[in-house]
Formats: sequence, structure tokens, C-alpha cells
Amino acid sequence: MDPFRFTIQARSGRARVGLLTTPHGRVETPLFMPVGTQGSVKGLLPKDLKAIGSQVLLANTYHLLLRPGPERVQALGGLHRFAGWDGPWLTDSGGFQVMSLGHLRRIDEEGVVFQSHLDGSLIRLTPERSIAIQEALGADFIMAFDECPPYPSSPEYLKASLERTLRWLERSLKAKTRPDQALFGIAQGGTDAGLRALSTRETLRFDLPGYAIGGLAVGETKEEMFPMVALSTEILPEAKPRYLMGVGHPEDLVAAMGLGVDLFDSVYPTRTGRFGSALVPEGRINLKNAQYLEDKRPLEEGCDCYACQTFSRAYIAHLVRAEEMLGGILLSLHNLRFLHRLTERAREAIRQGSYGAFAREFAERRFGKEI
Ligand SMILES: CCNc1nc2cc3[nH]c(NC)nc3cc2c(=O)[nH]1
Repeated sequence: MDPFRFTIQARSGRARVGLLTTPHGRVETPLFMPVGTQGSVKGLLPKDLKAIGSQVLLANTYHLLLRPGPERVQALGGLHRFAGWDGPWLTDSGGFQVMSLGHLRRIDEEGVVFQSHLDGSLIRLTPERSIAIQEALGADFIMAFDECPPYPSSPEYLKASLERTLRWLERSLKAKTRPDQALFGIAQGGTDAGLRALSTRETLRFDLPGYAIGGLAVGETKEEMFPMVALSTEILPEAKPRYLMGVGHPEDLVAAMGLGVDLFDSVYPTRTGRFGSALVPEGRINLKNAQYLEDKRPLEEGCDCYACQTFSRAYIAHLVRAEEMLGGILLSLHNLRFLHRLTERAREAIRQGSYGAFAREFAERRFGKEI
């Protein structure tokens, strides 16, 4: 039986509720994946992530390659055991972080050569090596080794890059040995509709358990990004999960779920939490702002998270000003719970066949009035 079966449970317009089976349990989509870059969602205990409804965690291959190394993680039982999360994990393939973090030295047909941001040592990543690393780490979902072109890129560069990414996808698939891991392909093509369609169609020639929409959320405008998301989900098969990489603003999740996206990841909720901001239906409040120092209300009225059930905005504003660890911890916990509640409510609305009303109500509160 297919260890990664995906079945559609309900539809509302193009939005859908899916049930995704994995070797580490079944998960409901649409879902948001908290990012645990180095095998830890910064400041949060796995048991608390479970309690707020996290289902799948994401870890970064680039970071775990540099430290502690995939061999060590494997020797210590793999990611699930090592990091104390027995639900599904997804690892990325390392290329993207090399572009953004590592000191890229060269990119050619073989792969990429980069300098570690930790000690400057030279490291080579190829499709084969990326898959071997992800197999050692032991995630349930692994990603093909691709190139995410910088924004903006010329059509010529975009085309050459997407063609190489397709050759790298073939090599990634050939290098795969574990049947208990699902390899997702990643479509590219930037914000060029013709190239986006071409890359998506060519990626579909590989029969894979899921497909990612890559190359977006890299600095383009929303007006450029969303037509590419819509185009992608028109082409991608209904029966497979669609993963929009790096998208994590609430309004973007609501729009993309309405376009049939099933999986999301972003550092936004945890990073903005560490920087002192809380996600609320109207948008975001920054607890560094003096106006909250005597505000007895919770971060968000009606939120069921521990931070909102236990503390006031005034206390959390104090923690943020005092640079107490607990400030970032409580805000990260709330922000993730906010996104998990959003996807829970979205799944419920889809089941009721009323996703349009849900999206409109969300938009009215988010954009209806200034905070
Ligand atoms: C799995 C590694 N490959 C890979 N990661 C990505 C991560 C992203 N993160 C964002 N915005 C924050 N866009 C992304 C695009 C890609 C992409 O096109 N490819």
C-alpha cells in the first residue's frame, strides 16, 4: 500500500481538504509547516508544538550538513529520534539556502560549490549528495535538488535554469533509495507565465507523490506571485499535494488555499515572534510599541493558545523590552497557533462548502480597518 496516499476529503471552489498518509502518521491539509532550521523550532518544545496543532516540521539540509552532520543524526536514530518529533518531517534539499546563506562559489551542471557560513570551508552539493544527506537525516518528505533563480532573472536565465533543475530532478530521483520517503519535485520558471507553465508541465513528467511551486516569495510583488500560483495549480494534478514554498503571511495562505495549495512553510511566524510581533486578525502588532505596556488584553481575544490564555499584552511587552527569552517564546507559540487555527478554520469552511465566505470574512477583518 502506498505509504504516501493523498485523498481529497472535501472541496469548495478550488480549495480542498486532503488527508495525507505518511510513515509517521496521517495529516490533514491545508496545513502550515513550522520551520525548525537546525532541527529545532526556535524556542519551542516539541510537546508544545504538538499541543498547538503542528503536524509536519521542516528542517534545512544546508544547516544540518554543516552541523552536526547527517552521519551523526543518522547514528543517533534519524531526525525523529534525534529531535524528539515523532510526526512527519520535511527536509529541503539545500540549494536555496546556499544561495541565501552560504557563500556561493560556483554553480554548474554538476551542482554547486559554496563556502560554509560557519567556517568558510568549501562544500560541494550535487543532486546525488543532497538526496544521500536527506536519506541519512530520515525525513518523510524530501525535496529534489533544484536551483531557485534570483529575482529578477532574465527569461534566458530562467529557461536555462529550469532546464537544469529538470536534469537535477532526474538525477535526484535516480539517487533515491528509500521507499519510506516521498520525493517532491519543484517547478520553477520565475514569474514568466510561459516558462512557469513549461517547468510545471515538464516536472509533471516525473510521477511523484507531490509537487512544490518553487521560485516564488523571493522578492516579487504579490501581483506577480499569485498569477503564477493560479497557473501552477491549474496544471498540477488534483490528486497530488501542492506545496507553495516560503509562503507564510496569513493573507497569502488564505489566497493560496483558495487556489488549491495544500502545504506551506515559512519562518515568518517564528521570526516575527522573536522580533516582538504578534499575528492578529487585523494584521500584526509590535509589542515593542509603548501603547501595549498597560494593555490588559491577551495578544488576541478568542485565541486558545497558552500565551493568550495566561498573559496580557502588557506582560509580553515587558518581556520583549527586557529582552527576556520568554517574550520570543510566547510570541512564537501564539503566531504558530494563529496559523494553525487559520488552516483549521479553512478546512472547516471547505468541508462546509463555504470557503469563499471564509476568505471574505478574513479579508474584511484583515483589511477592513487600520489597527
Ligand atoms: C528545497 C530547496 N529548494 C527550494 N527552496 C525554496 C525555498 C523558498 N523560500 C522562499 N521564500 C521565503 N521561496 C523559496 C523557493 C524555493 C525554491 O524554489 N526551491
